[in-house]
Amino acid sequence: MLGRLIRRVANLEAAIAESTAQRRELHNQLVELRGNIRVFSRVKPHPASALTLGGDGASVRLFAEGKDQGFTFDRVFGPQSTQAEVFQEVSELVQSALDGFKVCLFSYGQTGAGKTHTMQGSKGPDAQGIIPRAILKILDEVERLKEQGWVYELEASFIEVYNETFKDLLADGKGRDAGKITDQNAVKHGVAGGHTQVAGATTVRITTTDAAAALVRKAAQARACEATAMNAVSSRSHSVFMLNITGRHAASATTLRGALNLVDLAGSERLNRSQAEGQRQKEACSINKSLSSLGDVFAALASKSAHVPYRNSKLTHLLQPCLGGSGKTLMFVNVNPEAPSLQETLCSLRFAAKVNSCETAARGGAKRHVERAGCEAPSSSAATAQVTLHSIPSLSKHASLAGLYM
Ligand SMILES: Nc1ncnc2c1ncn2[C@@H]1O[C@H](COP(=O)(O)OP(=O)(O)OP(=O)(O)O)[C@@H](O)[C@H]1O
Repeated sequence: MLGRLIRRVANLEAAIAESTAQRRELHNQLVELRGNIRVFSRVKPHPASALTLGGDGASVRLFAEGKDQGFTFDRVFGPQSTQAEVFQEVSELVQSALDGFKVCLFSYGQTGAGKTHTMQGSKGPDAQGIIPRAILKILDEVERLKEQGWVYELEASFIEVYNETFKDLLADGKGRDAGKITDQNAVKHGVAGGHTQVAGATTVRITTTDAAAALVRKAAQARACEATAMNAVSSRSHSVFMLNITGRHAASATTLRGALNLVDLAGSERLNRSQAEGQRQKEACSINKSLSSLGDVFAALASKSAHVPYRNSKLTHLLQPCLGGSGKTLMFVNVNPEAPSLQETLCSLRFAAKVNSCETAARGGAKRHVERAGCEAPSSSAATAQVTLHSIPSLSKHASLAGLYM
Protein backbone atom coordinates (compact mmCIF):
# COMPACT_ATOMS: atom_id res chain seq x y z
CA MET A 1 0.00 0.00 0.00
CA LEU A 2 2.70 2.50 1.07
CA GLY A 3 4.88 1.47 -1.87
CA ARG A 4 1.96 2.09 -4.26
CA LEU A 5 1.39 5.55 -2.82
CA ILE A 6 5.07 6.45 -3.10
CA ARG A 7 5.09 5.33 -6.74
CA ARG A 8 1.93 7.36 -7.39
CA VAL A 9 3.50 10.52 -5.89
CA ALA A 10 6.64 9.95 -7.98
CA ASN A 11 4.53 9.59 -11.13
CA LEU A 12 2.58 12.74 -10.36
CA GLU A 13 5.79 14.67 -9.71
CA ALA A 14 7.18 13.46 -13.03
CA ALA A 15 3.97 14.59 -14.78
CA ILE A 16 4.23 18.04 -13.18
CA ALA A 17 7.88 18.28 -14.18
CA GLU A 18 7.00 17.31 -17.74
CA SER A 19 4.28 19.93 -18.08
CA THR A 20 6.58 22.54 -16.52
CA ALA A 21 9.26 21.71 -19.05
CA GLN A 22 6.72 22.20 -21.82
CA ARG A 23 5.56 25.49 -20.30
CA ARG A 24 9.06 26.90 -20.15
CA GLU A 25 9.93 25.67 -23.61
CA LEU A 26 6.77 27.18 -25.10
CA HIS A 27 7.23 30.39 -23.14
CA ASN A 28 10.72 30.88 -24.49
CA GLN A 29 9.75 29.94 -28.02
CA LEU A 30 6.97 32.50 -27.84
CA VAL A 31 9.28 35.23 -26.54
CA GLU A 32 11.84 34.44 -29.22
CA LEU A 33 9.26 34.36 -32.00
CA ARG A 34 8.23 37.85 -30.96
CA GLY A 35 11.84 38.94 -31.34
CA ASN A 36 14.66 39.60 -28.92
CA ILE A 37 14.39 43.34 -29.42
CA ARG A 38 10.85 44.62 -29.07
CA VAL A 39 9.46 48.14 -29.06
CA PHE A 40 6.35 49.42 -27.32
CA SER A 41 5.09 52.98 -27.40
CA ARG A 42 3.08 54.61 -24.62
CA VAL A 43 1.10 57.79 -25.16
CA LYS A 44 0.61 60.05 -22.14
CA PRO A 45 -2.92 61.33 -21.49
CA HIS A 46 -3.66 64.83 -22.80
CA PRO A 47 -7.03 66.57 -23.41
CA ALA A 48 -6.00 67.81 -26.88
CA SER A 49 -3.97 64.98 -28.34
CA ALA A 50 -2.24 65.60 -31.66
CA LEU A 51 -1.77 61.84 -32.17
CA THR A 52 -4.21 59.29 -33.57
CA LEU A 53 -4.01 55.72 -32.33
CA GLY A 54 -4.69 52.82 -34.69
CA GLY A 55 -7.46 50.36 -33.83
CA ASP A 56 -4.92 47.52 -34.00
CA GLY A 57 -3.26 48.53 -30.70
CA ALA A 58 0.08 48.70 -32.48
CA SER A 59 0.12 51.89 -34.57
CA VAL A 60 0.09 55.64 -34.16
CA ARG A 61 -0.25 58.53 -36.66
CA LEU A 62 0.58 62.20 -36.54
CA PHE A 63 0.66 65.12 -38.94
CA ALA A 64 4.10 66.71 -38.92
CA GLU A 65 6.54 68.30 -41.36
CA GLY A 66 3.64 68.86 -43.79
CA LYS A 67 2.57 65.23 -44.05
CA ASP A 68 0.69 62.44 -42.37
CA GLN A 69 3.14 59.99 -40.78
CA GLY A 70 2.43 56.54 -39.40
CA PHE A 71 4.46 54.25 -37.11
CA THR A 72 3.88 50.63 -36.17
CA PHE A 73 5.41 48.92 -33.15
CA ASP A 74 4.93 45.65 -31.30
CA ARG A 75 2.35 47.39 -29.16
CA VAL A 76 1.06 50.93 -28.62
CA PHE A 77 -0.48 51.78 -25.24
CA GLY A 78 -3.02 54.58 -25.41
CA PRO A 79 -3.63 57.24 -22.74
CA GLN A 80 -6.24 55.02 -21.05
CA SER A 81 -3.80 52.13 -20.49
CA THR A 82 -3.31 51.21 -16.87
CA GLN A 83 -0.03 50.36 -15.12
CA ALA A 84 -1.35 46.80 -14.66
CA GLU A 85 -2.02 46.41 -18.41
CA VAL A 86 1.46 47.66 -19.24
CA PHE A 87 3.07 45.27 -16.75
CA GLN A 88 1.02 42.37 -18.06
CA GLU A 89 2.71 42.83 -21.45
CA VAL A 90 6.23 42.87 -20.00
CA SER A 91 5.82 40.18 -17.35
CA GLU A 92 6.94 37.45 -19.75
CA LEU A 93 10.33 39.17 -20.01
CA VAL A 94 10.56 39.29 -16.22
CA GLN A 95 9.88 35.54 -16.29
CA SER A 96 12.72 35.14 -18.81
CA ALA A 97 15.15 36.74 -16.35
CA LEU A 98 14.20 34.06 -13.81
CA ASP A 99 14.70 31.44 -16.52
CA GLY A 100 18.34 32.52 -16.92
CA PHE A 101 18.23 35.22 -19.62
CA LYS A 102 19.82 38.67 -19.54
CA VAL A 103 16.91 41.06 -19.94
CA CYS A 104 16.78 44.83 -20.31
CA LEU A 105 13.81 47.22 -20.43
CA PHE A 106 14.27 50.87 -21.38
CA SER A 107 11.99 53.86 -21.19
CA TYR A 108 12.91 56.45 -23.81
CA GLY A 109 11.39 59.84 -24.62
CA GLN A 110 11.45 63.56 -23.97
CA THR A 111 11.26 64.99 -20.45
CA GLY A 112 7.76 64.74 -19.02
CA ALA A 113 6.60 62.10 -21.53
CA GLY A 114 6.07 59.45 -18.83
CA LYS A 115 9.33 57.46 -18.57
CA THR A 116 9.48 57.50 -14.78
CA HIS A 117 5.73 56.95 -14.58
CA THR A 118 6.18 53.79 -16.65
CA MET A 119 9.27 52.46 -14.85
CA GLN A 120 8.68 53.59 -11.29
CA GLY A 121 5.12 54.84 -11.10
CA SER A 122 3.86 56.39 -7.92
CA LYS A 123 2.35 55.41 -4.58
CA GLY A 124 -0.66 53.17 -4.37
CA PRO A 125 -1.19 49.68 -5.80
CA ASP A 126 -2.74 50.89 -9.07
CA ALA A 127 -0.12 53.56 -9.73
CA GLN A 128 2.98 51.41 -9.29
CA GLY A 129 5.19 51.03 -12.32
CA ILE A 130 7.27 48.23 -13.77
CA ILE A 131 10.08 48.19 -11.15
CA PRO A 132 7.92 47.48 -8.06
CA ARG A 133 5.67 45.11 -9.99
CA ALA A 134 8.65 43.19 -11.39
CA ILE A 135 10.20 42.82 -7.93
CA LEU A 136 6.93 41.56 -6.55
CA LYS A 137 6.51 39.05 -9.36
CA ILE A 138 10.05 37.77 -8.93
CA LEU A 139 9.76 37.37 -5.15
CA ASP A 140 6.47 35.60 -5.62
CA GLU A 141 7.95 33.22 -8.21
CA VAL A 142 11.01 32.55 -6.09
CA GLU A 143 8.75 31.50 -3.22
CA ARG A 144 6.86 29.09 -5.46
CA LEU A 145 9.99 27.66 -7.01
CA LYS A 146 11.26 26.69 -3.55
CA GLU A 147 8.69 23.91 -3.58
CA GLN A 148 10.40 22.55 -6.70
CA GLY A 149 13.80 22.51 -5.03
CA TRP A 150 15.06 25.79 -6.51
CA VAL A 151 16.92 28.26 -4.32
CA TYR A 152 17.19 31.76 -5.78
CA GLU A 153 19.49 34.63 -4.83
CA LEU A 154 18.58 38.17 -5.87
CA GLU A 155 21.17 40.92 -5.77
CA ALA A 156 20.18 44.46 -6.62
CA SER A 157 22.06 47.66 -7.39
CA PHE A 158 20.71 51.04 -8.44
CA ILE A 159 23.04 53.04 -10.64
CA GLU A 160 22.88 56.42 -12.29
CA VAL A 161 24.85 57.43 -15.37
CA TYR A 162 25.40 61.18 -15.50
CA ASN A 163 27.88 62.82 -17.87
CA GLU A 164 29.40 59.41 -18.63
CA THR A 165 30.11 58.76 -14.95
CA PHE A 166 28.51 56.11 -12.76
CA LYS A 167 26.99 56.99 -9.45
CA ASP A 168 25.78 54.53 -6.82
CA LEU A 169 22.26 55.58 -5.84
CA LEU A 170 22.39 53.28 -2.80
CA ALA A 171 25.53 54.84 -1.35
CA ASP A 172 25.36 56.37 2.11
CA GLY A 173 26.24 60.02 2.47
CA LYS A 174 24.97 63.25 1.01
CA GLY A 175 26.28 65.82 -1.38
CA ARG A 176 27.08 66.07 -5.03
CA ASP A 177 29.86 63.49 -5.03
CA ALA A 178 28.25 60.88 -2.76
CA GLY A 179 28.32 57.55 -4.54
CA LYS A 180 30.35 58.82 -7.49
CA ILE A 181 32.34 55.97 -9.05
CA THR A 182 35.56 57.27 -10.53
CA ASP A 183 36.97 53.93 -11.75
CA GLN A 184 36.78 54.14 -15.55
CA ASN A 185 36.77 50.34 -15.78
CA ALA A 186 34.05 49.77 -13.21
CA VAL A 187 31.92 47.55 -15.48
CA LYS A 188 32.80 43.91 -14.92
CA HIS A 189 31.08 41.30 -17.05
CA GLY A 190 31.25 37.81 -15.60
CA VAL A 191 32.89 35.18 -17.78
CA ALA A 192 30.77 32.61 -19.65
CA GLY A 193 27.45 34.32 -18.98
CA GLY A 194 28.19 35.23 -15.35
CA HIS A 195 26.75 38.33 -13.76
CA THR A 196 27.62 41.93 -14.60
CA GLN A 197 28.67 44.17 -11.70
CA VAL A 198 29.66 47.80 -11.33
CA ALA A 199 32.75 47.71 -9.12
CA GLY A 200 32.32 50.00 -6.14
CA ALA A 201 28.51 50.03 -6.29
CA THR A 202 26.45 48.76 -3.37
CA THR A 203 24.71 45.44 -3.93
CA VAL A 204 21.80 44.47 -1.73
CA ARG A 205 20.43 40.97 -1.27
CA ILE A 206 16.67 41.08 -1.71
CA THR A 207 14.62 38.57 0.20
CA THR A 208 11.46 40.47 1.07
CA THR A 209 9.23 43.11 -0.48
CA ASP A 210 10.09 45.40 2.44
CA ALA A 211 13.83 45.18 1.66
CA ALA A 212 13.06 45.90 -1.99
CA ALA A 213 10.82 48.85 -1.12
CA ALA A 214 13.54 50.31 1.12
CA LEU A 215 16.07 50.06 -1.69
CA VAL A 216 13.79 51.68 -4.27
CA ARG A 217 12.97 54.43 -1.76
CA LYS A 218 16.64 55.10 -1.06
CA ALA A 219 17.47 55.40 -4.76
CA ALA A 220 14.49 57.69 -5.35
CA GLN A 221 15.58 59.91 -2.45
CA ALA A 222 19.12 60.11 -3.82
CA ARG A 223 17.71 61.26 -7.17
CA ALA A 224 15.32 63.71 -5.54
CA CYS A 225 18.17 65.29 -3.51
CA GLU A 226 20.13 65.75 -6.70
CA ALA A 227 17.14 67.22 -8.45
CA THR A 228 17.00 69.99 -5.86
CA ALA A 229 20.74 70.52 -5.62
CA MET A 230 21.51 70.40 -9.31
CA ASN A 231 18.46 71.65 -11.14
CA ALA A 232 16.68 68.39 -11.94
CA VAL A 233 19.64 66.23 -12.85
CA SER A 234 17.34 63.23 -12.81
CA SER A 235 15.85 64.05 -16.19
CA ARG A 236 19.36 64.47 -17.61
CA SER A 237 20.80 61.22 -16.32
CA HIS A 238 20.02 57.56 -16.91
CA SER A 239 19.02 55.37 -13.98
CA VAL A 240 19.49 51.61 -14.04
CA PHE A 241 17.89 49.21 -11.59
CA MET A 242 20.05 46.08 -11.87
CA LEU A 243 18.88 42.76 -10.51
CA ASN A 244 21.20 39.77 -10.80
CA ILE A 245 19.30 36.53 -10.40
CA THR A 246 20.93 33.21 -9.54
CA GLY A 247 18.82 30.07 -9.33
CA ARG A 248 20.32 26.83 -8.02
CA HIS A 249 18.81 23.37 -8.14
CA ALA A 250 20.85 21.00 -6.00
CA ALA A 251 19.28 17.73 -7.17
CA SER A 252 20.28 18.38 -10.79
CA ALA A 253 23.41 20.41 -9.91
CA THR A 254 22.04 23.20 -12.09
CA THR A 255 22.63 26.94 -11.83
CA LEU A 256 20.76 29.61 -13.82
CA ARG A 257 22.13 33.14 -14.06
CA GLY A 258 19.69 35.71 -15.36
CA ALA A 259 19.52 39.48 -15.01
CA LEU A 260 16.84 42.13 -15.15
CA ASN A 261 17.89 45.71 -15.91
CA LEU A 262 15.23 48.41 -15.80
CA VAL A 263 16.47 51.63 -17.35
CA ASP A 264 14.91 55.08 -17.14
CA LEU A 265 16.78 57.03 -19.83
CA ALA A 266 17.64 60.72 -19.77
CA GLY A 267 15.22 63.04 -21.56
CA SER A 268 15.82 62.72 -25.29
CA GLU A 269 14.91 66.32 -26.22
CA ARG A 270 17.41 68.13 -28.34
CA LEU A 271 18.81 71.11 -26.49
CA ASN A 272 19.44 74.19 -28.52
CA ARG A 273 23.21 73.97 -28.73
CA SER A 274 23.66 77.68 -29.23
CA GLN A 275 21.79 78.42 -25.99
CA ALA A 276 23.22 75.61 -23.89
CA GLU A 277 26.35 76.69 -22.11
CA GLY A 278 28.79 75.26 -19.60
CA GLN A 279 27.34 72.42 -17.58
CA ARG A 280 24.18 72.21 -19.70
CA GLN A 281 26.23 71.88 -22.86
CA LYS A 282 28.35 69.13 -21.33
CA GLU A 283 25.18 67.31 -20.26
CA ALA A 284 23.59 67.73 -23.67
CA CYS A 285 26.66 66.31 -25.38
CA SER A 286 26.83 63.42 -22.97
CA ILE A 287 23.11 62.58 -23.33
CA ASN A 288 23.33 62.82 -27.10
CA LYS A 289 26.41 60.65 -27.06
CA SER A 290 24.91 57.88 -24.95
CA LEU A 291 21.54 57.87 -26.74
CA SER A 292 23.20 57.88 -30.13
CA SER A 293 25.59 55.15 -28.94
CA LEU A 294 22.53 53.12 -28.04
CA GLY A 295 21.17 53.73 -31.55
CA ASP A 296 24.53 52.75 -33.04
CA VAL A 297 24.54 49.48 -31.10
CA PHE A 298 21.06 48.62 -32.37
CA ALA A 299 22.07 49.55 -35.93
CA ALA A 300 25.19 47.36 -35.74
CA LEU A 301 23.13 44.46 -34.41
CA ALA A 302 20.54 44.90 -37.15
CA SER A 303 23.17 44.86 -39.88
CA LYS A 304 24.93 41.93 -38.19
CA SER A 305 28.07 44.01 -38.19
CA ALA A 306 31.23 42.21 -37.07
CA HIS A 307 31.89 45.05 -34.62
CA VAL A 308 29.19 46.29 -32.24
CA PRO A 309 30.35 49.52 -30.53
CA TYR A 310 29.23 48.65 -26.98
CA ARG A 311 32.17 50.48 -25.46
CA ASN A 312 31.28 53.85 -26.94
CA SER A 313 29.21 54.72 -23.88
CA LYS A 314 29.03 53.62 -20.25
CA LEU A 315 25.40 52.64 -20.64
CA THR A 316 25.84 50.36 -23.66
CA HIS A 317 28.93 48.80 -22.09
CA LEU A 318 26.99 48.08 -18.90
CA LEU A 319 24.08 46.56 -20.82
CA GLN A 320 26.14 44.67 -23.39
CA PRO A 321 25.02 41.17 -22.28
CA CYS A 322 21.36 42.17 -22.67
CA LEU A 323 21.71 44.07 -25.93
CA GLY A 324 23.75 41.44 -27.74
CA GLY A 325 22.39 38.37 -29.46
CA SER A 326 22.16 36.40 -26.24
CA GLY A 327 19.90 38.84 -24.37
CA LYS A 328 16.39 40.21 -24.63
CA THR A 329 15.56 43.90 -24.91
CA LEU A 330 12.34 45.87 -24.76
CA MET A 331 12.16 49.59 -25.37
CA PHE A 332 9.25 51.76 -24.28
CA VAL A 333 8.98 54.96 -26.25
CA ASN A 334 7.01 57.40 -24.16
CA VAL A 335 5.42 60.24 -26.07
CA ASN A 336 3.64 63.41 -25.09
CA PRO A 337 0.78 63.94 -27.57
CA GLU A 338 0.36 67.71 -27.05
CA ALA A 339 0.86 69.89 -30.14
CA PRO A 340 3.95 71.83 -28.90
CA SER A 341 5.78 68.50 -28.39
CA LEU A 342 5.05 67.23 -31.90
CA GLN A 343 8.57 67.64 -33.26
CA GLU A 344 10.10 65.86 -30.25
CA THR A 345 7.46 63.15 -30.53
CA LEU A 346 8.34 62.65 -34.19
CA CYS A 347 12.04 62.30 -33.28
CA SER A 348 11.23 59.78 -30.55
CA LEU A 349 9.02 57.73 -32.85
CA ARG A 350 11.69 57.74 -35.56
CA PHE A 351 14.30 56.53 -33.09
CA ALA A 352 11.89 53.81 -31.97
CA ALA A 353 11.19 52.79 -35.55
CA LYS A 354 14.93 52.34 -36.08
CA VAL A 355 15.19 50.15 -32.99
CA ASN A 356 12.15 48.23 -34.16
CA SER A 357 13.83 47.47 -37.47
CA CYS A 358 16.50 45.51 -35.55
CA GLU A 359 13.96 43.00 -34.36
CA THR A 360 13.99 40.63 -37.29
CA ALA A 361 17.73 40.66 -37.71
CA ALA A 362 18.40 39.84 -34.09
CA ARG A 363 15.58 37.32 -33.80
CA GLY A 364 16.25 33.86 -32.45
CA GLY A 365 19.61 34.45 -30.81
CA ALA A 366 18.78 34.65 -27.12
CA LYS A 367 20.52 32.22 -24.82
CA ARG A 368 19.83 31.48 -21.22
CA HIS A 369 22.81 31.04 -18.97
CA VAL A 370 22.83 27.58 -17.45
CA GLU A 371 25.57 25.77 -15.62
CA ARG A 372 25.56 22.22 -14.52
CA ALA A 373 28.39 20.42 -12.80
CA GLY A 374 30.92 19.77 -15.58
CA CYS A 375 28.78 21.55 -18.20
CA GLU A 376 29.10 25.32 -18.71
CA ALA A 377 26.56 27.33 -20.66
CA PRO A 378 25.12 24.72 -23.02
CA SER A 379 23.08 25.72 -26.05
CA SER A 380 19.65 27.14 -25.42
CA SER A 381 17.73 24.11 -26.66
CA ALA A 382 19.84 21.58 -24.77
CA ALA A 383 19.51 23.66 -21.64
CA THR A 384 15.79 23.93 -22.10
CA ALA A 385 15.40 20.20 -22.45
CA GLN A 386 17.32 19.36 -19.31
CA VAL A 387 16.89 22.24 -16.97
CA THR A 388 13.24 23.10 -17.02
CA LEU A 389 12.00 20.09 -15.16
CA HIS A 390 11.79 21.64 -11.76
CA SER A 391 9.58 24.68 -11.65
CA ILE A 392 6.01 25.79 -11.92
CA PRO A 393 6.26 29.56 -12.03
CA SER A 394 3.11 31.62 -12.04
CA LEU A 395 2.20 34.91 -10.46
CA SER A 396 -0.10 34.71 -7.47
CA LYS A 397 -3.26 36.63 -8.27
CA HIS A 398 -3.60 37.37 -4.59
CA ALA A 399 -0.17 38.89 -4.09
CA SER A 400 -0.28 42.42 -2.81
CA LEU A 401 1.48 45.25 -4.58
CA ALA A 402 1.35 47.34 -1.44
CA GLY A 403 4.58 48.53 0.08
CA LEU A 404 6.83 48.24 -2.93
CA TYR A 405 6.84 51.86 -3.88
CA MET A 406 8.49 54.58 -1.80
N1 LIG B 1 0.39 57.37 -18.70
C1 LIG B 1 0.28 58.33 -17.77
N2 LIG B 1 -0.84 58.44 -17.05
C2 LIG B 1 -0.98 59.39 -16.10
N3 LIG B 1 -0.02 60.30 -15.80
C3 LIG B 1 1.11 60.24 -16.48
C4 LIG B 1 1.33 59.27 -17.51
N4 LIG B 1 2.56 59.47 -18.01
C5 LIG B 1 3.08 60.50 -17.34
N5 LIG B 1 2.22 60.98 -16.43
C6 LIG B 1 2.45 62.12 -15.51
O1 LIG B 1 3.17 63.14 -16.20
C7 LIG B 1 4.19 63.70 -15.39
C8 LIG B 1 5.57 63.54 -16.04
O2 LIG B 1 5.83 62.17 -16.17
P1 LIG B 1 7.25 61.54 -15.83
O3 LIG B 1 7.87 62.15 -14.64
O4 LIG B 1 7.07 60.05 -15.81
O5 LIG B 1 8.08 61.98 -17.12
P2 LIG B 1 9.56 61.60 -17.51
O6 LIG B 1 9.53 61.25 -18.95
O7 LIG B 1 10.11 60.59 -16.59
O8 LIG B 1 10.30 62.98 -17.31
P3 LIG B 1 11.86 63.24 -16.93
O9 LIG B 1 12.66 62.92 -18.14
O10 LIG B 1 11.87 64.70 -16.59
O11 LIG B 1 12.22 62.38 -15.74
C9 LIG B 1 4.10 63.01 -14.05
O12 LIG B 1 3.32 63.79 -13.19
C10 LIG B 1 3.39 61.72 -14.35
O13 LIG B 1 2.68 61.21 -13.25
